[in-house]
Amino acid sequence: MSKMRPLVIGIAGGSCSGKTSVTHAIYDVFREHSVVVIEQDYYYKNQSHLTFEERLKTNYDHPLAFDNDLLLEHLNRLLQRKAIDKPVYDYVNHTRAEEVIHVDPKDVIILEGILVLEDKRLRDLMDIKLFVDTDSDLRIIRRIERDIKERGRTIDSVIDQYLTAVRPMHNLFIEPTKRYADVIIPEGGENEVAIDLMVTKIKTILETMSIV
Ligand SMILES: Nc1ncnc2c1ncn2[C@@H]1O[C@H](COP(=O)(O)OP(=O)(O)O)[C@@H](O)[C@H]1O
Ligand SMILES: O=c1ccn([C@@H]2O[C@H](COP(=O)(O)O)[C@@H](O)[C@H]2O)c(=O)[nH]1
Repeated sequence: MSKMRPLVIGIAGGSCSGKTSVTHAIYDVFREHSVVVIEQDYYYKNQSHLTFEERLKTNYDHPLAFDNDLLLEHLNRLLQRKAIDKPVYDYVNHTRAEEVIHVDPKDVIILEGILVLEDKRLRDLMDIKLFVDTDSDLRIIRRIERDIKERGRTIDSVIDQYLTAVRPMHNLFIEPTKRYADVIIPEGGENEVAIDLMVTKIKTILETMSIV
């Protein structure tokens, strides 16, 4: 492991745009070279003091839903080559899980999440900023499938949340952060050309850091 400052890559984009798919595609190439993924979702505020019904009223697409102070503290620790205990988020119960994941410092940090480009403090830590750009009709179709299969939701609750929070917050807070991106990746994980270009760029940076 190098003693240089780790490389920080931020990957933003709307819900179900393909952020996780792009993250995994990049992670798979660099896993041999020490890379860690930090999901902004895992830093949703702890809501264990609220009832389940109260948690359903939270706007999960607003910047204030996230504990970015803790996220920043953890990123700064990783940048100082110190380990962190990363929280885990339980989407079914809408709160932080009991367990944490111990994460050792790595040469490359990938930070992914809907609003990672919204907070200037996070942006300022990033060496490369990406925005995954996928049409909203595709994103809602993916979200309906995913939230019903994986997050214990009904079709009515997914549609209601989409119309009252996901869509308006996307337009207000997520879409405008596209302007901060160095690269906009259309269609996410299926965009092999964009991912190859990013991989080449990251390799070049790591070479200059004498990591690969
Ligand atoms: N190009 C694609 N075509 C079809 N389904 C996709 C595609 N990319 C992602 N998905 C699906 O959409 C859902 C969200 O993708 P994901 O990469 O997790 O997006 P995000 O992290 O932005 O929410 C997942 O169920 C994934 O399998
Ligand atoms: O308790 C929760 C926490 C989050 N959400 C929704 O998750 C998405 C962000 O995750 P993606 O993987 O980027 O889709 C966000 O739009 C929240 O609405 C939730 O429903 N419940």
